[in-house]
Amino acid sequence: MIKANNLSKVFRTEEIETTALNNINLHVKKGEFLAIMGPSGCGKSTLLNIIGLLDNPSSGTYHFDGTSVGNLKENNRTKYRKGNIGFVFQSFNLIDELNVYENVELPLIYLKLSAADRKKRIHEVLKRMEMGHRMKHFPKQLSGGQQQRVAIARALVANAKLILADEPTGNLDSKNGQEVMNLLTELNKEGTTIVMVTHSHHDASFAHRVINLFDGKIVTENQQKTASV
Ligand SMILES: Nc1ncnc2c1ncn2[C@@H]1O[C@H](COP(=O)(O)OP(=O)(O)OP(=O)(O)O)[C@@H](O)[C@H]1O
Repeated sequence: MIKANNLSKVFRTEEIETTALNNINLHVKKGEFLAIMGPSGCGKSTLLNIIGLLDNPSSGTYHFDGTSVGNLKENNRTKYRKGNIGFVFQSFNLIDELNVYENVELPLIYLKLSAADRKKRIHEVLKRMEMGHRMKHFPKQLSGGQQQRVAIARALVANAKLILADEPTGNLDSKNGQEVMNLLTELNKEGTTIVMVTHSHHDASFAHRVINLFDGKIVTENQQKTASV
């Protein structure tokens, strides 16, 4: 599903040049659950942003499902991203002014689905996330674990093939963190490919494979389990 070859990213400001990624080669199979680890500043978020089509690499190639997507202009990146990739962030990133239903509805509005289709999908996914009874609540009225379940619902509602999770349990206590990891594992077993950045060895233990970045390079790679799909 993901084929990135010789991927580099250099950030240039007037005074300094930072090589955030240095010749990364990364292939992720459909159905795989990959964890990315490494110290602060090693390039994890930069890599996730490129995989998630939020940014382009400075050099190298990136193919998503066989399509070359490493050099797309921003509007085409957005278009490609919306139907394929869902994001889950440490800080949930829900919109405070919108209720649960409306937050989950956003990707579907972008995809121009009819109101009836949107309603059906939103009800299904919120029920699945055990948040069906909280549709009218606003994010601030929910616990952290509930907010993350809504964020996962929003990532899933447009039938994303790939979920990118950036420290998904970073703001949760261990019980809610465990629930989120169980949920991601279940979704992965059902076929969703997952790439997760984490500092937690416990969270990484749920993945099939762990790569460690250091100074923009992949330094170690451990296969832990075999992907079931
Ligand atoms: N927009 C930017 N402009 C300039 N430098 C940047 C930019 N984004 C990231 N960097 C630099 O690139 C390097 C990698 O950053 P990145 O955010 O990918 O690290 P990270 O591994 O995700 O760190 P953390 O675990 O602290 O979130 C860092 O040295 C950072 O300062």
